[in-house]
Order: sequence, then C-alpha cells, then structure tokens
Amino acid sequence: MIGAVLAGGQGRRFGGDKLLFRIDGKPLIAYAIESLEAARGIDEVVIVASPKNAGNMEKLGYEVIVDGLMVGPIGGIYTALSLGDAFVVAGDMPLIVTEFVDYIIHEFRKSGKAVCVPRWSNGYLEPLHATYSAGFRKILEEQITSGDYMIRKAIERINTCYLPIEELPERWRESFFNVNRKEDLRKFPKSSF
Ligand SMILES: Nc1nc2c(ncn2[C@@H]2O[C@H](COP(=O)(O)OP(=O)(O)OP(=O)(O)O)[C@@H](O)[C@H]2O)c(=O)[nH]1
Ligand SMILES: [Mg+2]
Repeated sequence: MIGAVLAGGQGRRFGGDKLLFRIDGKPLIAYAIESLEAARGIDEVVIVASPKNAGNMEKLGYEVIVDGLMVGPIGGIYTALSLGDAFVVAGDMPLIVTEFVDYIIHEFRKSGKAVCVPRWSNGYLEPLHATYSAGFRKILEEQITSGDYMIRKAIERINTCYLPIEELPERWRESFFNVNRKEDLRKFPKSSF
C-alpha cells in the first residue's frame, strides 16, 4: 500500500508556500510524510504535487508524482491510485496518528471494500485520511469527467467501509487537524508561534 500526501493546493488562506513553511526547522509537509512512513501498512510514501509544486517537493528528497488534472483533492487521489491502493492524506496535516492509519488500513483489508473512510456521526467524512483501492480510480474518473469534483459523491456511489469516529479513541482525532491559516499554527503543540 502506498502512502500518498497531497501537495497540489495553493495555500490561499495561509498565504503561499504553506507546505514548505518550517515548524521547528522542519517543513510542514514532512510531518505528514514521517507519520505515514512509520505505519506498518505503508510500503512507500509519495507526494502528489501540482506541476508548480513538484520541483520544490523533489528538493525535499521524497518521491514525487505530478497531478496533471488539478481539479482539487479528488484529482490528487485519482493520480495516487495510478500506483495502486493508497492511504491518502493532506500535506497540511502535521499531527497524523500512525496507529490510526494502521487501524484504517487493517479495516480496509478486512472489509474488502473499495474505500474505507472515517465518518462523524453528523455524516461528515474525512476523505483525506482514508484508504482507497486502485479499482476506485474508475469511479473517480467518471465523477471527474462529469465535472463534479466532490469526493464525497464518488464515495457514496459505492459500497464503502465507514468508520464511526466517535467510537474510536478520542486521541486519534488530532490526526484530522490541518493547517489552513497562519493562526492554526498556534494550535500546533510543537510550535512556538
Ligand atoms: N494533488 C493535489 N492536491 C491538492 C489539490 N487541491 C488541494 N490539494 C491538497 O489537498 C489538501 C487540502 O487542501 P486545502 O486545505 O484546501 O489546502 P490548500 O488548497 O492548500 O489551501 P487553500 O488555498 O487555503 O484552500 C492540501 O494538502 C492541498 O495541497 C489538487 O488539485 N491536487
Ligand atoms: Mg486544509
């Protein structure tokens, strides 16, 4: 299983180059990469970058695959699945809990379903902290071709393994924390900002 870290955003709310912004000397995206590298269920981590970000991401020394679609996260997932089954996260999630990642991969394999995604009791999904089978690429392709870029809709079209978040260990929830604005860095415990 591939670990895919999406890096095709523009960081508009943050104000540019969010994923390379250093926290305690380390680029924001490196936190997500290292958490995935530590997961037993993940063999290799790749960065799914926009053509614009690809050069900078390669400089970090990690494997990079270019997202030529640029239609949002759905296109990043689609690109990642060209390499096989993938656990997909956003590059702006620095607090990913490795144990939670392995739990989701385990549930994905056990279920035999095309997607395994955490779900809040209000129905909200966490599609950028989820496992996707390579076969789901076909569904994503149909969805993208139709001009609808909502990942959620593609997921709801198929037989999915939903993981009820409120029933899982509470400490795992910090996995979903993502940095969208500069002030979000204040919530980041390791940061002095
Ligand atoms: N590969 C790929 N990744 C994307 C694309 N759009 C967004 N992402 C990534 O998806 C994740 C979640 O995106 P957002 O939180 O909306 O981040 P963003 O687009 O960088 O920030 P804003 O411009 O402020 O919305 C981030 O890791 C982005 O880099 C895309 O078109 N392709
Ligand atoms: Mg975000």
